[in-house]
Amino acid sequence: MIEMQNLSFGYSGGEPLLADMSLTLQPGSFHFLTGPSGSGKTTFLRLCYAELLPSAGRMSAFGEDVRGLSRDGIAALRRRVGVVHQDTQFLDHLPVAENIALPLIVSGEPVDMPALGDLLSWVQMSGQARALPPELSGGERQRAALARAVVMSPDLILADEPTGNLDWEMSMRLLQLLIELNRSGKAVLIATHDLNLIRAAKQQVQARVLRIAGKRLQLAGADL
Ligand SMILES: Nc1ncnc2c1ncn2[C@@H]1O[C@H](COP(=O)(O)OP(=O)(O)OP(=O)(O)O)[C@@H](O)[C@H]1O
Repeated sequence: MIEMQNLSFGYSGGEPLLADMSLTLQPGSFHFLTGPSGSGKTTFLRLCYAELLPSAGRMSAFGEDVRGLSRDGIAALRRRVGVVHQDTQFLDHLPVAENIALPLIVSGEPVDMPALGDLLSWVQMSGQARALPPELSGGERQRAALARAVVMSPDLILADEPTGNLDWEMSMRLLQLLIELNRSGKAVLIATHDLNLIRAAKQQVQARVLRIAGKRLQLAGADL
């Protein structure tokens, strides 16, 4: 679904931050992305959903070269990729349920209320449907962010340090939701520093671990 060939990227035409990366993300795959702070993990994710375009090399998403995509093409791509950001922003004056439904509303699609109810229940947020985002705990925010990322039924879920500020129990709950999504056929890519999270996931799914080191993408060893 995502294919990179010798991809390089540098901000504002400067020195490449990421260089000569090649990777194929298959449907239904599960990947972690690790690397030191500032190595380019968030940047890599932004390339995956075409918020940034490669400075050199090729990248295709769902069979289309991202450089040739029109605005509509980019919008169609983004519909197939759900993103959980490091610091998820919500519209604070809108209740949680509306925030989760926002991608549907913005793209003019009907909101199926029973399906939205099921999604809230899946992330164990039914009781907070009418709450405002500032009233949520960190774990609730991240579960709402995940619900919003999957409300359009994407094929690929990208999560940027989704458990960064969460305690272990809450991290495991979030991981479980991501594993369930993967088991339902979706590809998942999680950027994280947390090796314990990776170890926990590897007990349940076949996850590959990618690492950004010295600007390059490497496949990390099996023993974490
Ligand atoms: N919009 C931008 N313009 C210029 N430089 C940027 C921009 N965004 C990020 N950078 C720089 O690119 C480098 C990589 O940033 P990025 O956020 O991708 O790293 P990261 O591996 O996700 O870091 P962390 O683990 O700390 O979140 C950093 O040096 C950062 O300052």
